Amino acid sequence: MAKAPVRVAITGAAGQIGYSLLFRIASGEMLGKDQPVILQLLDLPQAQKAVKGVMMELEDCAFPLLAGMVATDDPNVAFKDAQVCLLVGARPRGPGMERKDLLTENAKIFTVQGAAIGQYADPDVKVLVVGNPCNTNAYIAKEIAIKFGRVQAKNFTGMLRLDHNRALSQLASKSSRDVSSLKKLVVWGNHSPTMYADYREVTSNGDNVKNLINDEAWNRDVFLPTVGKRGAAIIEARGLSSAASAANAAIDHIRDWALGSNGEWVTMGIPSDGSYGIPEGIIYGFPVTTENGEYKIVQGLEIDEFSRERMTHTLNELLEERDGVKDLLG
Ligand SMILES: NC(=O)c1ccc[n+]([C@@H]2O[C@H](COP(=O)([O-])OP(=O)(O)OC[C@H]3O[C@@H](n4cnc5c(N)ncnc54)[C@H](O)[C@@H]3O)[C@@H](O)[C@H]2O)c1
Ligand SMILES: O=C(O)C[C@H](O)C(=O)O
Repeated sequence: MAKAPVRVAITGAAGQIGYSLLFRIASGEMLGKDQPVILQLLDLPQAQKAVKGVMMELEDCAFPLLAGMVATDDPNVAFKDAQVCLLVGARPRGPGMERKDLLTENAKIFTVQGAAIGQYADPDVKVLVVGNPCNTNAYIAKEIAIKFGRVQAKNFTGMLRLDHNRALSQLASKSSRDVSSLKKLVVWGNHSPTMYADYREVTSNGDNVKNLINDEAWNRDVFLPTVGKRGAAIIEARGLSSAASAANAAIDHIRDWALGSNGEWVTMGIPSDGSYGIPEGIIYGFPVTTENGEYKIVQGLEIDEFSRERMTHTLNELLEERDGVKDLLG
């Protein structure tokens, strides 16, 4: 018997990430090739015409799994009964800006959307925040949503998967190993240049990749800055922020969360439970494994002095961002 459709809400549906994301979701790349979906598309009133155009193109693909579409400028409609919410809609940064410079402008979006999710989404909803600064926006949405008592903090996540994928690619190239052979990467912390891409545990066909590369200066002076500043490098090259790779990471994140990571580690920005000394509630990149629609933090990793210093640096930035939005949280 055919599965019941899953309701997927996507904000910023008329934007550039939206345009890379929607067609892949409708083709089954996110929730499975046997899983019908209903797309609930939110964008601003002035973008509704463009959303309609995207919907026309979705229709023209005749996707067998596309069981319905809704376009709206009302978050309460967009998030109604949603089982997956991709919060993409927000202003992107331009050249010379840091992601946290967007906080004042974008934060309010996530108070409104957090309230709508808290009241109207499915109680088991999986929320991924992509709009920047995504960790703190996810924190805002979570804090507001849980006040309504229907959804839990664990339902809210931020996107570190693009950083994870970027780091994998850099490591594959440096070690001359296939990207698919690399296991056990972690990107700790904030989706910002302070993030700590940690490959101390990474293996490739049983070999430790850190030992294979054996170049601490490369780690510090090339790898970490390249991964941390990749978003800015793309803005510089394209004149626009990353879109297809961001959409790809969003699909990877939700697919693994919903369908399981088969024991592999993936990085998700999740509300801390206090693990590794990260204060509870902060949305922080952790290594997780996923099974049956739940994620679990990989425990017991050794944190050496260099790692602790990096993890604290990115945490401090998140604490500052949190302090900057406390007035919005009432
Ligand atoms: N976390 C990540 O790894 C990552 C990667 C790439 C981009 N981003 C972020 O994703 C966001 C979107 O990027 P983009 O390139 O698609 O931008 P874009 O400007 O092309 O599209 C944004 C869309 O959001 C809509 N929007 C704005 N406010 C909205 C609201 N309140 N409700 C619903 N829709 C709203 C706009 O009308 C527009 O259609 C940016 O904040 C960008 O920085 C994050
Ligand atoms: O860097 C940006 O502003 C966009 C995005 O967060 C990215 O990492 O590419």
